[in-house]
Parts: sequence; structure tokens; C-alpha cells
Amino acid sequence: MSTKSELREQLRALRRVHVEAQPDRIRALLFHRPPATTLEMIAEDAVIGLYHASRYEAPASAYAGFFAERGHTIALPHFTARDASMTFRAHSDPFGASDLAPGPFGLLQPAGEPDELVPEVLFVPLVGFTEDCERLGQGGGHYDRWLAEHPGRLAIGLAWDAQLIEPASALPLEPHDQRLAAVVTPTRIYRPSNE
Ligand SMILES: Nc1nc2c(c(=O)[nH]1)N(C=O)[C@@H](CNc1ccc(C(=O)N[C@@H](CCC(=O)O)C(=O)O)cc1)CN2
Ligand SMILES: Nc1ncnc2c1ncn2[C@@H]1O[C@H](COP(=O)(O)OP(=O)(O)OP(=O)(O)O)[C@@H](O)[C@H]1O
Repeated sequence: MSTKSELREQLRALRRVHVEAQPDRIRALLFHRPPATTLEMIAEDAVIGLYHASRYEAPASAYAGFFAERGHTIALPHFTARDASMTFRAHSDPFGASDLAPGPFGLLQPAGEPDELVPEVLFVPLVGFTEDCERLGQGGGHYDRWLAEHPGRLAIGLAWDAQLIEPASALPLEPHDQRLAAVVTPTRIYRPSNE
């Protein structure tokens, strides 16, 4: 069995090829709005945690506009320092990105230190996932720790189909790993089998 870091390397390479093979105009149509089955899981007044996708991650920016138009408050991950824990802060320009600036990891995040928010629902980026909604992230443990400290929150993964780990047993699980409530890809919605 590969270690988590070997799997990350393989999956990042697969994801890059998968994304680069898509024409831009097709990619722009994907992740356009959340599927109805995920919307049914979300309360009308829920604060929604999203992320600012890097080049090969499933894009989440159309969801920011979609939820903002429905009246939801949008929050993004924020770090005050590399060794600080991840918090969520208000994304005040969900139709653009004029409120974002690079954080300590070089990722764009809400500039300054706007209000901290605790989202009820998180859409999360990932490097790999299994059909049972187990998640392999970037290796920082940021989402696992945040979810452990905020039990009862709904975490839904966004992924390209090429990020599916098969068989599921190829992903070594650790006790701290938090399973997702669903994973949305351009072709499928995965839900954990025992729910
Ligand atoms: N777009 C996006 N935003 C996100 C995440 C993400 O996966 N994607 N995160 C998800 O948690 C959080 C940030 N997590 C991070 C995890 C790792 C590293 C990082 O510097 N990784 C190093 C190597 C890590 C290692 O040694 O394994 C690197 O990539 O070079 C940075 C941020 C919050 N925001
Ligand atoms: N609840 C927790 N409490 C303390 N440490 C944790 C917790 N969850 C994860 N960690 C630590 O974080 C590190 C990375 O975990 P893991 O490889 O599962 O990250 P990941 O889910 O891939 O990353 P990310 O969520 O940042 O994308 C591990 O060393 C792990 O011990």
C-alpha cells in the first residue's frame, strides 16, 4: 500500500493531466452550482465555508456567487501565521475576489483580519477521495483539526472524477481523518454507505 504522501503525488499528477485535457469552455460549465441533493442538506441561513481553488483543484468560485445570491454569508479559510490554526473569515466580495490577499502559505485569503465566522456547511478541497467519502487532503491536517473542534458541521468535498481512489482500501486511514458527508464531481455525487 502507498503512503499518504506517495498517493498525494500520484493523484496530483493525475489531476493535472485530467484538468489540462479539458477545454476551458467546458471547464467553465462545471461546478457552476451545487447539485439539488446537496442544497437539500443546507439550511437557508447557513454560513457557507468555501475555498479559493488553486489551478488544478475543483473551482468553488461559482458556488460563492450562487450562495451569496441566495442570501448566505460566505467564509473562506484564513491563517494569521503558518503555524496558526485555520479559521474562517468573511468573504465580502463573493462575486469577485477584490477582498483577498495572499496569506502565509501564499494562498489567497480574506485580507486583514475580518470577522471570524464558524460555517455550518463547508465545501472542502481535496487531493483524493474514496467512494465512501474518505478524504485525502494536502497533508496539513487543517480541515481534520477544524472539523474535530467543530463537531456536527457538514463537510462536502468538491473533486474532479480523476481524484477517486480505487480501490478505497488503497487510502490508509488514520483515526483523526474526518469522513465527508458527500463528494460532488462533475459526473457523480458520492455519499457514505452507512448513512
Ligand atoms: N485552495 C485551497 N485552500 C485551502 C486548502 C486547500 O487544500 N486548498 N487547505 C487545506 O487544508 C487549507 C490550507 N492548507 C494547506 C496545506 C498545506 C500547505 C503546504 O504548504 N503544503 C506544502 C507541503 C506540505 C507537506 O509537507 O506535505 C506544499 O504544498 O508544498 C499549505 C496549506 C486551507 N485553504
Ligand atoms: N484532530 C486532530 N488533532 C491533532 N492533530 C491532527 C488532527 N487531525 C489531523 N492532525 C494532524 O495533521 C497532520 C496531517 O493530517 P492528514 O495527513 O490527515 O492531513 P490532510 O487531511 O491530508 O490535510 P488538509 O486537511 O490540510 O488538506 C497529521 O500529522 C495529523 O496528526
